[in-house]
Amino acid sequence: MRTAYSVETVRAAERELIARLPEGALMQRAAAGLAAVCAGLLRKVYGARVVLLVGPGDNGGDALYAGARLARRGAGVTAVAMDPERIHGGGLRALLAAGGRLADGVPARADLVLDGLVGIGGRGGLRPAAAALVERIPAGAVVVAVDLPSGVDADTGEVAGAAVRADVTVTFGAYKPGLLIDPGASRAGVVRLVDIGLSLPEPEAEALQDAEVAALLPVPTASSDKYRRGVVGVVAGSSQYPGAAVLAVSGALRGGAGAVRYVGPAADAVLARYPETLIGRGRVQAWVVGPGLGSGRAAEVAEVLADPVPVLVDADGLRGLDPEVLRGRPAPTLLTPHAGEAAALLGASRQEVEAARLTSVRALAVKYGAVALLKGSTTLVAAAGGPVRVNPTGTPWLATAGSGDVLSGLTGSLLAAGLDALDAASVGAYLHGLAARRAASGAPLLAQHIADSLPEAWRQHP
Ligand SMILES: NC(=O)C1=CN([C@@H]2O[C@H](COP(=O)(O)OP(=O)(O)OC[C@H]3O[C@@H](n4cnc5c(N)ncnc54)[C@H](O)[C@@H]3O)[C@@H](O)[C@H]2O)[C@@H](O)CC1
Ligand SMILES: Nc1ncnc2c1ncn2[C@@H]1O[C@H](COP(=O)(O)OP(=O)(O)O)[C@@H](O)[C@H]1O
Ligand SMILES: [K+]
Repeated sequence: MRTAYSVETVRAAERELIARLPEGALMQRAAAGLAAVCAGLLRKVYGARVVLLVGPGDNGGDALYAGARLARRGAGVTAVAMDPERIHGGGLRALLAAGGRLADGVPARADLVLDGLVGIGGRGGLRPAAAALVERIPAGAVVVAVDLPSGVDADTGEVAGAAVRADVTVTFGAYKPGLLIDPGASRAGVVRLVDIGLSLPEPEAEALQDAEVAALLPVPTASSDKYRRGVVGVVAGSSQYPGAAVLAVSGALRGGAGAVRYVGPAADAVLARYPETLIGRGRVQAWVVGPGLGSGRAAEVAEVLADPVPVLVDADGLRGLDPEVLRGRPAPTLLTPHAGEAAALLGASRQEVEAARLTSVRALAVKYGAVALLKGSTTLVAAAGGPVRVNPTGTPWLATAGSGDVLSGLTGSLLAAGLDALDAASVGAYLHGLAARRAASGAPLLAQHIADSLPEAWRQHP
């Protein structure tokens, strides 16, 4: 599991460690790790042109000490301070003693730029003095962010105004949620973790890795039959949107349930494409309700919610949901909104949800007593309490009509196969993202091709 910790948690762990170590030892660990990554990126350190953008706090200190290490190995290192009056004294002395220099402006050329403007002490968008330095980063230089890209909120991934766009981020002690969640994640490039010896409690966010997904996938055994593997019911589609029913069923058939039951007005379209589908009501181990329902179908949604089995509610099924009804359900509910639907569920604007995705997904889980999966460029999954799951797979090509229908069918199928709602949602998003990458591979994607690529994504995890 890749885990991420809030600033508060990291600071507490740092305080505990600092108390036990000689002064400055932690910063030296950070700087040594940072310099080693930079040296690897440069290949030849001797003669390389390195520029340090140095802020007024310890993040700038890290950059200066790492710069000193590179200067000792023959790099030409130039530091530019955001505020020359407030520069890390020890770091600056180390750099100058190693042959580096302090300049007034950003040099026009550089092989590597170290962004040490702000780290976990950053608040809000970059101030003008910092933003002005970021604007002058020479084109063609490899940009390495120290701890996190300056301008990205460490706890939430929010970016207010200017922010550094790094090729590599070298982060210390622990991943911060902002490195896993967009828009911050897309500013971080490749993230490298340097161990500085922190002991950490429960994380605020986590991302499943391949091996964990593999262990969660439902696999039939000798004693399995189609009912024991689980039946998933799909209530989807309308005369206006029959395709949503077909796509939801396409995902459900590939999610590990033993059978898929379809209920709704698009049975002919579903059967024409998937003759494997059972038609009409009957016992199921989980329901998916909502894709392509259109309006005026609240009674069917209510009927599904009254069945005491896990229910995934998506798309039109999310309209006008009553938190009290969901909280009163004896079985788990999983909500899978995109930002617009989440906004309606929370009584907020779409912009507010997009700007604060972590807070929004947590708020949904708490308000509705459900597991919430917030779709988007990084899909997040939250249960009330516990770390938020961040989905590490996917591609922007997923932003295509019908891809969410495939996800809801797939995830409902995993629910029916016996995964709990948090795992079903995280594994569903993971496989969906992998399948989409395979299906797209650099070209526009049809939602049905995500479903077609699901078996391959699944096989990647034997
Ligand atoms: N505490 C520790 O033991 C360690 C800290 N380390 C480094 O220290 C960093 C944290 O250092 P600090 O607490 O000094 O904080 P930072 O260096 O991250 O930032 C604080 C400074 O930046 C300014 N600032 C805040 N928001 C700004 C904005 N939006 N625009 C421009 N300037 C802004 C503040 O006025 C303050 O002077 C970590 O990110 C990491 O790089 C590492 O050396 C590892 C050990
Ligand atoms: N920019 C993006 N990058 C990656 N994935 C995205 C992006 N935009 C949307 N997605 C994904 O695409 C899917 C879209 O689902 P949804 O909005 O429900 O579409 P639809 O209702 O047309 O099926 C979700 O899985 C979502 O996470
Ligand atoms: K930084």
